[in-house]
Amino acid sequence: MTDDPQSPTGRPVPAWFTDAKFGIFVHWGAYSVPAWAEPTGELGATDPEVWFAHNPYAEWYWNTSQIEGSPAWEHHRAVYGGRPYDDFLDLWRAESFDPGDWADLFARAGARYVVPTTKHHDGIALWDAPGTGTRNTVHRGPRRDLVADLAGAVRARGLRFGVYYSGGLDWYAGRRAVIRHEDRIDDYGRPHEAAYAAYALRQVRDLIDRYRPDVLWNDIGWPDLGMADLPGMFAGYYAAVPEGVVNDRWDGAHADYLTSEYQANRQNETAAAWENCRGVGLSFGYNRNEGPEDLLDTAGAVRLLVDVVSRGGNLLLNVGPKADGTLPEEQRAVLEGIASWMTHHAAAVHATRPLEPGDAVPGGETADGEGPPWVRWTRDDRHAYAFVAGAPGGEAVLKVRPGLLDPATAARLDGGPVSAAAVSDGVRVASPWLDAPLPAAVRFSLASPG
Ligand SMILES: C[C@@H]1N[C@H](CNC(=O)CCc2c[nH]c3ccccc23)[C@@H](O)[C@H](O)[C@@H]1O
Repeated sequence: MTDDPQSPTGRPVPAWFTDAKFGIFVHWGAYSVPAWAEPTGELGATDPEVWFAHNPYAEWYWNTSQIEGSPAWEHHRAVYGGRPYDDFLDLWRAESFDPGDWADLFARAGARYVVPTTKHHDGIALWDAPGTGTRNTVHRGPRRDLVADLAGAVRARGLRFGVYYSGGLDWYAGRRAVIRHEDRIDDYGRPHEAAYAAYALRQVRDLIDRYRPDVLWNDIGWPDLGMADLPGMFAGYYAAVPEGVVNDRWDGAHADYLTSEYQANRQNETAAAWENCRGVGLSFGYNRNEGPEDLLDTAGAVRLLVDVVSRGGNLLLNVGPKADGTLPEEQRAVLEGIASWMTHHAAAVHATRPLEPGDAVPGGETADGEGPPWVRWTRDDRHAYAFVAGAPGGEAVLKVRPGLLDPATAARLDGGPVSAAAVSDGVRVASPWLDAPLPAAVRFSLASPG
């Protein structure tokens, strides 16, 4: 483990990951039955004092519904009579789950990897996990190995498959501690006992042995008494999955790449390899209370993806399936919108890299078309791609370093007309496609490829 934030471990990150640019996160669990939270706001932009009692993360239902007086606590009493949370495991049928349909959509949307929850904070496993007895989806509820089903469908379409595991929090195997804001002093009631550390290690090793996940996406750190196990566990992982990648939420033990979440930990977005994760809405688990105002629309999701990629990161965009296994229509529509956009723009996204500092100037936000056009850049060995949105009248002057672009090769816009002319501080581009909220990519040839 080096202390270089640019390359946290010195191990070169496998090219498949940095070329992938776009992955799909899937938070699906017993919490998808109530599917109830208050859409209060984004992590990192919401008052932490109210976060836990008004948690917008629907996958936190067990915790939020036990905070006396919280709206979730009222809801759980009013609608479910305060019944035990584990009843939701038996109510979770997944009767319409069609992993091939999900994988088709994810592939069309241009995602290159898929990471489903295998055990979230509620401790319920989506496979026949060791130590869980019947508290898993093989023995109860769906009565399926959901991890295997999704892994098979995703890999059949050439996408990589990773696993999310909540190593640091387990409200069942751990201390069953309800977390309130004031509990942050007590490390949020995280379990650190040796028995839990052994339990978690056994489960992650089982995930590696059974599914050879391409990504090990741990969350909330790792139990103190289990930290000594990690170097051996990672060595075993890389031996089993030579191109595997490990995220950074192991309490500093190891990281192939760094992560941010909504607006939280964005300082990590300067690393050589990094990934921003968020939901289509304000929650990872499906939240029936979210309205259109809480969700990214297609243009917002595409601008987020392009902005992240232009800065050298990956976007891990989450969908929260309903308990029956269908994807919420409003979330499906965003992925379908991205899929349609990708038919013209995949080459400007996948396997690209940022321009060198000083090569071009990104443009500001233009949510309503005011101010400068929204501009982001990517490049590959031979081309530079300028993504433009909200350019008034479809015209924009793109500020680029003189000599960067080959003036002899015409600019190109996949699927539409574009004109480009050199001007004193860059290049002026014009196309009817450039004034839309959805970015369009203008392709230029580089004067010096490579
Ligand atoms: C993907 C989501 N992760 C949540 C936990 N989130 C965090 O701990 C955010 C803090 C964070 C962001 N980047 C990091 C890098 C290293 C350590 C912590 C963080 C979960 O609580 C939530 O339910 C969902 O699974």
